Amino acid sequence: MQTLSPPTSNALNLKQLIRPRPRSRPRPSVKCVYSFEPASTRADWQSSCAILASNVQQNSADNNNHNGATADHVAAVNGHKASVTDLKLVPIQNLADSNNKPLQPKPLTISDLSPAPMHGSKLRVAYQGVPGAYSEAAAGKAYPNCEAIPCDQFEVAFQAVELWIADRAVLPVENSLGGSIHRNYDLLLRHRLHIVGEVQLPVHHCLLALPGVRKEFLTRVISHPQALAQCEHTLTKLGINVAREAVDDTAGAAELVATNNLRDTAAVASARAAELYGLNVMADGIQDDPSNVTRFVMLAREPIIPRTDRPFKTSIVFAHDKGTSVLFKVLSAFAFRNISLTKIESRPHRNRPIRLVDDANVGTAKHFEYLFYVDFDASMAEVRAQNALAEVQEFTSFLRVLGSYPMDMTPWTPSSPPPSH
Ligand SMILES: O=C(O)C(=O)C[C@]1(C(=O)O)C=C[C@@H](O)C=C1
Repeated sequence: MQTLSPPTSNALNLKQLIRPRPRSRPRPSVKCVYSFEPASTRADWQSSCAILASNVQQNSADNNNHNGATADHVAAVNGHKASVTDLKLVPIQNLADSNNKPLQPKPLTISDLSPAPMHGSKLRVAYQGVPGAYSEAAAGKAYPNCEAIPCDQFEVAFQAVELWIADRAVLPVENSLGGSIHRNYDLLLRHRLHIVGEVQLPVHHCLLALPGVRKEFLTRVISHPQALAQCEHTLTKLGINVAREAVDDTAGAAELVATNNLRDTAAVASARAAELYGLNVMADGIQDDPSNVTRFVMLAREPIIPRTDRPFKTSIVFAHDKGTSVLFKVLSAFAFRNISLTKIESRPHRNRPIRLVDDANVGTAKHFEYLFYVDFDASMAEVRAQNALAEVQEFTSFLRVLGSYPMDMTPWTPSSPPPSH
């Protein structure tokens, strides 16, 4: 059995985030940060965005004051059941200058509200994987000319944004063949980032191996589990009935084959990965469907202000004490307003996974509890969407808006025609 040496990747990992790398430019300091205390039960998401933006106190001019406080410590109001008038601003950290004299918050300037990065000209975008991964291409599609920052796990990409190491993260949530990337649904809830956009990337897989390697030499194919799932039938049709092994990302698989000089292993990855790691393309377009697409979400520390002048999508997550029994009622809030749902996903409710219902005569029913993630085809700037959410709130014990953002309306590329039915 051959021992594989890990690829010499520069991807960010969790250890580095605990003690972040030295930064080329210091992060902006914050004079005073606030948390929101929701007091009522009526949500007003749109106004909350405005309040959230207007309370981000940051002073990029004073870079000498490094006490670790940053504007993203402002608690995200999105998801709390609160109206703007009921929000109490509570100073959670009053900072002092070197003589211990309290510093007053500075008034907001227009640059505080600008989406431009604070540290240089390029937006820094975290993605999971190594160069050549589809996620890197998605980051480039979402933010052309960005500096893409490789991270070794999805969790690290979330934290890179939260810790201001990156400005945005671009992460996959679903693929047209492989389905949902559940880990990212769970992380969306655990973290406080906002969805500010989406990109749909056509995914065109290749079978890569070292130059000179033939099909008959192969004893295994390695890749990201989603990529292996997307090529399963084609690999079998090509007569490649060898072991499949999952690794962290497609380009990482290509790097592994190259670094370890593996002549018995092929990787499923992009043509760009073949170029980057010096591999040969043994087969091209091996995804089981030519229109294979992965949908990625763009994540930021602050939400964007929703608009109505172009197609918007809104993503929410909710739960109910009575579980699935109210699902129909919740969804009817959208149906009655002619709002189409574009996606629904359920995940285990990790805080309360089981609900017991005792029946003295027959025993105890053990119901699994779920969180429901729903994407719908409307902007939170639309009254019908606000009314729908107000109604959803009546039926749910927990509701959070993950983001209201422009839909990816990129024209379909002729190289990958839509499937004909
Ligand atoms: O491994 C990569 O290249 C990725 O970007 C990850 C990923 C995924 O997580 O689904 C992204 C797109 C493809 O669907 C296959 C893999």
